[in-house]
Amino acid sequence: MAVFTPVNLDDLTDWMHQFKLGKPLAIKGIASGIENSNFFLTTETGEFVLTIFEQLSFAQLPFYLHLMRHLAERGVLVPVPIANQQGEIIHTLHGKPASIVTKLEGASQLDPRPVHCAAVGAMLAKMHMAGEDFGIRQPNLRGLDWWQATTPVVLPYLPEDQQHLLRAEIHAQEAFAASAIYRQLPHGPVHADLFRNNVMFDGERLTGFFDFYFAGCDTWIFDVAVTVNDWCIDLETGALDFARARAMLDAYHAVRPFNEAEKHAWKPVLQAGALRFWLSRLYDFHLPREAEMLTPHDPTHFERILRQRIENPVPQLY
Ligand SMILES: Nc1ncnc2c1ncn2[C@@H]1O[C@H](COP(=O)(O)OP(=O)(O)O)[C@@H](O)[C@H]1O
Ligand SMILES: N[C@@H](CCOP(=O)(O)O)C(=O)O
Repeated sequence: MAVFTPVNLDDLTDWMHQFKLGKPLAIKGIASGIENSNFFLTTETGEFVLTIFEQLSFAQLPFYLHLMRHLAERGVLVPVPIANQQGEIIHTLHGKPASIVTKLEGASQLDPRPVHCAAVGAMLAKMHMAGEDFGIRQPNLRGLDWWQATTPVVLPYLPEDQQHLLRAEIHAQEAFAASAIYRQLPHGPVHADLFRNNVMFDGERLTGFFDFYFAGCDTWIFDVAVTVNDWCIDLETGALDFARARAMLDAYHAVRPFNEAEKHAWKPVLQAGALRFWLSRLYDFHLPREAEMLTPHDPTHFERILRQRIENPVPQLY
């Protein structure tokens, strides 16, 4: 259960007048979110998702919501934020920031085959290119600075072998971030959390990417690595599934060819993608937020992935 701020139809009767969506007919809380209060909203004109932001402030939201609108206008399949009659897409409900976006059809594909990975790879490349001229800049707030700040916080909770792995990987990533190769990596807005549960499919047809609230500006190849590390692995061991990875990478490359620097950077970036989620899961596991309602994700999953990426060959980018 993850509706922190309840909303019912009575709350919406007057509030919905600011939109041209017709009368609200039904509202139903969505149980699976962990950050926000989400609802499926049916109106006279269609189906939407209403979100009340529990963590993000009014000041932080323009990057995410305007990015979604920018991408949608360029044909990337993402939820479209609905503007009110004043043209605003960030609203206020129960004193908190809120949005209404279009509802994507379908469901998450939690057991993907190469055909699904190819669809995700092609749409991801399209998204990166479409984001190039987006005007708002915000760094990836879960990037190197955050890893450096978080490492000393979690280290005291870890046994020695994990401490050693974490220290070594942070040093490797600091050196990589200072390298000439790193400076040649194309960058721009990235999703940064494009896991299986953040993409909708209707059968084999991808219907959209959603949950942009970890988005920020980073290297595009980092986004590819985060995505491969979730979609193209054996979930038990963390080992890469080369058939799925090949399908995703080839489809991406067909839309936006990888450059030479990205080909050289691929292995350390896959490690970076694993480190980022190992660290956030360690943090949530050992320092859970007050009133956290859900069981934290298992950090050892990303420790396994990180060890796998360090120790084993990775598929070439082309
Ligand atoms: N635009 C959308 N279209 C369809 N379903 C959505 C949409 N946005 C969210 N959902 C549903 O709501 C659930 C929770 O959304 P999510 O953005 O992951 O929440 P949180 O950020 O709180 O983790 C998703 O798993 C999905 O089922
Ligand atoms: N994908 C991250 C956690 C972020 O959760 P989300 O449901 O908002 O995508 C992880 O698996 O650690």
